[in-house]
Amino acid sequence: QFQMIRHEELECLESLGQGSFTRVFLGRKKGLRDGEGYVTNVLLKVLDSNHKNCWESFFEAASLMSQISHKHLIHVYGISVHQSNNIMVQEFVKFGALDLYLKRGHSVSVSWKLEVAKQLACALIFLEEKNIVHGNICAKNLLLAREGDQTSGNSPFIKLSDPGISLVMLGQDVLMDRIPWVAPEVLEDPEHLELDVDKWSFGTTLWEIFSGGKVPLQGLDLHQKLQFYKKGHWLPRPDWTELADLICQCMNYQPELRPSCRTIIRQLNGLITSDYEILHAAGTSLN
Ligand SMILES: N#Cc1ccc(Nc2nc(N)cc(-n3cnc(CCO)c3)n2)cc1
Repeated sequence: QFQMIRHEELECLESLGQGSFTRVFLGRKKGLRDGEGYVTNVLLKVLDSNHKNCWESFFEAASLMSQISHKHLIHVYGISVHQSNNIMVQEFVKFGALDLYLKRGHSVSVSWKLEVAKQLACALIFLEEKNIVHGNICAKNLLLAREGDQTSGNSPFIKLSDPGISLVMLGQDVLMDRIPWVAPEVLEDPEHLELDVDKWSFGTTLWEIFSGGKVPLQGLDLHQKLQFYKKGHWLPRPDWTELADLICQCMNYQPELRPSCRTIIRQLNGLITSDYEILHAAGTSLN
């Protein structure tokens, strides 16, 4: 279900970061297109050699993303297995991970943030319709293909990355470290993932987008993170009431009470036309 890529076609360049049990590198992929040789930039996701036991899960994630295609899902070219290297080759997305983009202090408008949230919700609707649980929705896994800017007014464009190693394989410590992105019920039973887990993570990602890339619960150790869930706590509410309400609805400790993706889209559209957005839009164009 996906292409096997020969290691001779790949060139690994600088490291761009890391995920759970993986490292990501900028790479080049040589190929032939109607007889013409060409080279493209690619993203190489390499499974850590000390987690080789996760290779099935690693490639399952690659396989999932290569079997479905959607404009807001990352494109996976294929995999390359050579000596002890397990590599997923995916499209290189120009502006990288959204969490870093927001941390770098790019001042983005409220409508920019809402557009990104809407695109993520569209990707979730697509996955929900295929009854596919992603399991790792977060700003770090949202890649910015187009910046969009105030002047030309064209909007940003994001692509959701693959989920990586499945939650089942990650072990309790990694799951606890993923608080507050991982839904509370996952810590109880990581084997039975329902679609609702992605709605919880959507709420956390919404919080990230509107908090300028701040890391939620930064500085808390695993025990304190676990207590956060045990006590049914919520993240600090943004001052925009309707947004805060949507985040809290998504981050409902009772999975069945979380809104459907369609309801999420409807509420996002409501935010777009709300006075807060208009006021803020006016604010940015005034200064
Ligand atoms: N400066 C800079 C810069 C860095 C990276 C990219 N591009 C890109 N494309 C992808 N497909 C995936 C990622 N990526 C980055 N971190 C992760 C780990 C979390 O998934 C994945 N980055 C573009 C510009």
